[in-house]
Amino acid sequence: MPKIERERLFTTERSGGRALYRLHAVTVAVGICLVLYYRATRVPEQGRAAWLGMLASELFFAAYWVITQSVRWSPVRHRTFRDRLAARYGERLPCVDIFVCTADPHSEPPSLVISTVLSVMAYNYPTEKLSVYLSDDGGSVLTFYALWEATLFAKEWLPFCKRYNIEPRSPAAYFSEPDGYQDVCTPKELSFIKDMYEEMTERIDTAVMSGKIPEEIKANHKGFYEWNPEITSKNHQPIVQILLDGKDRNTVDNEGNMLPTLVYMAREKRPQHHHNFKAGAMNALIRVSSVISNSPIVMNVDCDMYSNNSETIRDALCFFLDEEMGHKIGFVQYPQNFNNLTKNNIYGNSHQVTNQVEMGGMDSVGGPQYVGTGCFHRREILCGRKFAEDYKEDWNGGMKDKTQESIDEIEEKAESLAACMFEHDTQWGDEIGVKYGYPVEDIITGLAIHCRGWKSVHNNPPRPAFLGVAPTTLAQTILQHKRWSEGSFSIFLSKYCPFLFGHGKIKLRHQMGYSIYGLWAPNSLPTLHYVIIPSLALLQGNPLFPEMRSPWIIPFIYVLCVNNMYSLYESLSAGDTLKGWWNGQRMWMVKRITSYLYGVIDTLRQLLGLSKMTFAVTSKVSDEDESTSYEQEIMEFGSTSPEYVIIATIALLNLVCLVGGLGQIMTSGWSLFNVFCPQLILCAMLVITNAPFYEAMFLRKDKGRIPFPVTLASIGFVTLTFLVVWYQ
Ligand SMILES: O=c1ccn([C@@H]2O[C@H](COP(=O)(O)OP(=O)(O)O[C@H]3O[C@H](CO)[C@@H](O)[C@H](O)[C@H]3O)[C@@H](O)[C@H]2O)c(=O)[nH]1
Ligand SMILES: [Mn+2]
Repeated sequence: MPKIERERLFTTERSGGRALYRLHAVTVAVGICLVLYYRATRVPEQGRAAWLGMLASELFFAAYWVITQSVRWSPVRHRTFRDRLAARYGERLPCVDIFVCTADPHSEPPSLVISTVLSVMAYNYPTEKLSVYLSDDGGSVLTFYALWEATLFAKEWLPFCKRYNIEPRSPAAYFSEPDGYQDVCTPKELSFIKDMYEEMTERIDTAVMSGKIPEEIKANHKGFYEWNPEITSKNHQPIVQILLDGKDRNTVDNEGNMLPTLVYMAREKRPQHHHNFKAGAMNALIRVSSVISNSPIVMNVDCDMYSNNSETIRDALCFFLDEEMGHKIGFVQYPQNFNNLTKNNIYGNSHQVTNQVEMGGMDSVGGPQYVGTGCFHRREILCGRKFAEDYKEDWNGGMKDKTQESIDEIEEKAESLAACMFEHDTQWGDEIGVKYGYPVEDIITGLAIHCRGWKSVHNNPPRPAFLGVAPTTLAQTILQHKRWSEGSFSIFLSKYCPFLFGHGKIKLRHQMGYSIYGLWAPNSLPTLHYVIIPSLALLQGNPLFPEMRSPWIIPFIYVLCVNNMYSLYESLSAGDTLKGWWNGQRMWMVKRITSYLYGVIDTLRQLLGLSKMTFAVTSKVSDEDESTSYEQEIMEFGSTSPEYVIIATIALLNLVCLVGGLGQIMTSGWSLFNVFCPQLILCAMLVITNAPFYEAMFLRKDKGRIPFPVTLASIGFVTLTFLVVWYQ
């Protein structure tokens, strides 16, 4: 056997710095035990309830801390060898289907969507093996029109990308790079392609703005006639249009090279049928693609997540085609990276620690979660297949073994698979496909795959494989985390709870890893206790911590300091800035007292049958004022939402308690200082963290300040709280 056959297509390395980490973890664990021991044995007569609340909160934090350590013990990272893949397989590679999901032409502009579509069409991969599907849950002719425009532009764009080997291959991203792209070709060529792109975008944006497609354009494609004036996004027939047919020899670009298959799909929507949001779209895509290309590998991205590296398919195949481990791997997940982050990460959306530490850690205990985008699956596992040691994938399956049906016949068949009634009385959404019933369809689907015996891989190459749009306002961030925390918590409370469902099927540490997200939401209650009660108790003269001179204060301070120092170290080594870490800590608190609180409330309401599951799509556009303050890293409020009232009330409460507490101590001397110092420190830390909120309430004059009614409401709530506390 030649040597090359024995070489692995990827390697797995343990991340460094383990000894330091383990030392820190063991000492913090001892510290936590001492803290809990102190709390449990010193319950006072006066202020018993507050003390017991502290005990309960600290117990929760301690348990949650243990859970978060499950993935930190031994994270791994991978390296792939695309040269070995090329040497071994050449172009004899499997067919790949790519799914792009969009839901609403107004929060997800069609010009952005097609840039993502173009970027994945332009992968460095044999085009006859590539099929791209766009699912449009908005059922909008505007999106269809944009995709039709993209087919024309692709005929110039794809050869341009390949001739000059450019990156990234999303035209929107490429032309917005500040520099670097000017030199790749002659200025004439560049201005030709750039103008063509800009004109196309302008036509699309104009159409979106007016909501209409010019009549003369409609004559160009039969697909436009699917839309009539009665059609709405919530009520329409299934639409499948094969815009580029990879099996047709005439589907070529302007240089005569084959183009990939490109399909538009809007599954049927009827008001009386529940459509199950993105999970429903994914399942329709799985079925529709099965009659068109049926590739053994399926990759899916959200419409804002363009491909940032044209080698990613080959990169992912290094895992699936590896002789030693490949047959165990069900999916390969790339991290969610974003191209619109600001330097200091004002809304804490960089996710670098999650990507590098937590996902890498999940990888070492059985595999990362499926996070809904940037993920390559075997088609078979999405369709419910269990892992078996002797399972052999048919890598030659797909495209070419389809019969010679006409396009119309195929489209008709595909449409019947995208009809509302199709899933009736079937296992779709349960045993087959992406699971229904939870706003984080991705997490639960991935968990089920792991429980069927498959492993997954987290691949985080130095050049990000995908880049998406992170929320650029506080409101959007809070909304996104509400959906995530609620979704994960409702899974935790369901029969899919990782500890029950995963019992005996996946490792305990893997179950714990899943629970990091499942327990996000309940974190809100102890956090609320911790940010309110000690401060109020300070004002009331009710001590909740050991005195400064007591040796028992040492474990409290140790746990606080070392935990924060380690979190800072993690954040900095993942590439965040110091200020970015600090902003992240603030957002962590804000999310806990708003998003996660709402997550708990909504999950409970659903359990009691009082409300239904929703999926609020995050907007990928922001108005000019919002963009400016985002770039300047100024927090944007602007609207009078109840979340802001919570934030403002807690901020104000802490400020008053700090001032009042300091006043009392100064008037009654140092003995009090000794007793209340820990509470003063806690309260002062909260006030420092909340600084931008005071500014937004009292100092700022711009549109993004906290609106006066919110400030007024928070003053009202704080006054009320003090009255209650006083007259108790
Ligand atoms: O009814 C729907 C609702 C949403 N989407 C699509 O789902 C994707 C994700 O929606 P978005 O509003 O961007 O949510 P995010 O919070 O950014 O999404 C993250 O979290 C989701 C689960 O909550 C996962 O599905 C996503 O892949 C993951 O990126 C977008 O492409 C939407 O077009 C649909 O296709 N149909
Ligand atoms: Mn998104």
